Amino acid sequence: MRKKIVAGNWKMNMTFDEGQKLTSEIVNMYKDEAVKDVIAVLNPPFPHIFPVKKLIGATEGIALGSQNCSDKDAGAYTGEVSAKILASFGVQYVILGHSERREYFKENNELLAEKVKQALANGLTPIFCCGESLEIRTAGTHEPNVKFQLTESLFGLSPEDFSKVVIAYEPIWAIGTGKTATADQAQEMHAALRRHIASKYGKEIASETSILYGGSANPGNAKELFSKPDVDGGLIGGASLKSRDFIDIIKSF
Ligand SMILES: O=C[C@H](O)COP(=O)(O)O
Repeated sequence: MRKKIVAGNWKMNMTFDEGQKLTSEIVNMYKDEAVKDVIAVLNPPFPHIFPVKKLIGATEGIALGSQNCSDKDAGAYTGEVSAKILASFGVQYVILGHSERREYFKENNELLAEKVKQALANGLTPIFCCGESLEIRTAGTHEPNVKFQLTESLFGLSPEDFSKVVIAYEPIWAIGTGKTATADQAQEMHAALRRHIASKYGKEIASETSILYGGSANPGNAKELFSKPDVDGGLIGGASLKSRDFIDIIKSF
């Protein structure tokens, strides 16, 4: 049975106090409201990693993630943070290939393949993002476009390594725009990605791969999105900054 995951991507938001308050509220609600069978992953900016980890403590079902890691192992790379350092602070997941990293920081499929390798070599679970622009969606070439991102960055992995990766499908036109993909559009792409994974790694690994949806997901649309057979959770931006909304999304399963 593949895992259900709802990951909150705080992006470049939250001061220290705000992050502490948000985390405490999420941890308390998750426990008090007896959330079960859905892993919540908090992905704060780097300085929050250690204090957020302390607040999560040993809470079963809540994990810590980061929003990026270096493609390098260690050394003189000013400003970079390696997967090894993150793992040593208790980080379990890392978001890689987010469209904002691809667009603003010029991360390409080749670089992302290296980051994925670093994450896996250090025991982190990559949440590998893929998704098409509005232009590509309008041209109708979204399916081959998104499959290509997986092929280029992930299909060099051994079956054993690939089976540790989580995929997040995030149509760029739906991120932060309030314009969610319909549940049917999400299902169509998730099913296509699962078939693509099966063509490389076989049906068993494909059926065990968690594929999350991201892009203006909120408590009002999560239930319909999560009701689709190939949607295994969400990568949540804006709505993950409000504890009530984030927990309500988790409880939409
Ligand atoms: O990583 C999260 C996605 O970019 C979605 O962001 P959003 O929920 O604010 O649209």
